[in-house]
Amino acid sequence: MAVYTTLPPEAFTHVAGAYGLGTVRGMTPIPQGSINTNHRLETDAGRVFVRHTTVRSPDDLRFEAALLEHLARAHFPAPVLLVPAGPTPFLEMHGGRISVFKWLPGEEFTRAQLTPDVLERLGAELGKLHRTTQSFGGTRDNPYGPEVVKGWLEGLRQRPEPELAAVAGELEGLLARAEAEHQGLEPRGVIHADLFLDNVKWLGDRVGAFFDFEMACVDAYTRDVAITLNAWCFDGGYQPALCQAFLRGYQDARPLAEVEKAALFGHALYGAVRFTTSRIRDYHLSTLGADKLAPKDYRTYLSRARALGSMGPDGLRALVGV
Ligand SMILES: Nc1ncnc2c1ncn2[C@@H]1O[C@H](COP(=O)(O)OP(=O)(O)OP(=O)(O)O)[C@@H](O)[C@H]1O
Ligand SMILES: N[C@@H](CCO)C(=O)O
Repeated sequence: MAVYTTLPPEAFTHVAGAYGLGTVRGMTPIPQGSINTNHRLETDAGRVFVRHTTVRSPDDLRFEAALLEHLARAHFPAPVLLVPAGPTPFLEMHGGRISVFKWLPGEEFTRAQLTPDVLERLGAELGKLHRTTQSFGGTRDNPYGPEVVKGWLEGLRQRPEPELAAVAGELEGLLARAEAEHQGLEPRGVIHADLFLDNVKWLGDRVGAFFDFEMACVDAYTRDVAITLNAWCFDGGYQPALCQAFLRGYQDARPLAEVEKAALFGHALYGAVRFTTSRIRDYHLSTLGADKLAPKDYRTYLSRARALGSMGPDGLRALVGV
């Protein structure tokens, strides 16, 4: 969520105290995001990002904290998690858990700013992330794997709105097709799993940081490649120059094995179905106003799923040049 939980001013004073940030000088709710309640906090010690989650468990947050520490040690550009006094890297508060991050400098790109050069840099950084986390020992199953998405779709098929029930039926068919494309043993490791335009800060034309690692988990690397390809390289249709630049950059850092190239289609189709479905649940069916949630349209993701369904595995490989 964006602003799901109303936190009183005292909550922020308490957070500032627990993290040694001094006096709170200002607080602004952030309507972007779909899962958590996010705020920007101005303090004596500077600006920080405060996330309140009712969704993530203590184990999830410990995994995220250990991963961010590993990335920091490896000098991979990612958020710096601040740690409060006490035994946990978060605070239990207001029916959920608070995490505090240093404010990240930089800008998020809009779709109009995307060029092959940008995509090549993004791909190279994602390949670097996958290489960097090979030496990370933490583990977490994908919280939004195909079984979970199937459950969501079963629920949506029961909805009273005929349009949603029909879309759910169509997505169930596409998800089954994605699963039938399973290629056997693929290299696995820690993936970001949600690398959209609003989860990367840029400093000029360089990646400043990947952030929002709360969906990071252990899964096939190609799943991350496919999710990122879907997010960045589709604008009314898949853009061949962007797709090819992204794969070129990725493979400069981490070449794909043949089994991964063959698996790309199944992961891309799964990813398109997964995000169409979560957008219906988190945005389309949300009752929050625009001041509390910046909605994202599920239809743009349905278009990706349909485009993939039409082009098939060979079509995708030809399009992205692998
Ligand atoms: N450390 C940070 N510094 C500066 N801005 C941040 C930071 N973390 C997040 N943001 C800003 O807050 C927005 C929402 O954050 P985030 O993406 O983590 O939310 P979320 O609720 O996890 O949602 P989603 O998973 O849907 O992206 C981001 O798009 C970004 O603009
Ligand atoms: N990045 C997701 C939201 C968080 O899962 C989307 O754009 O639909």
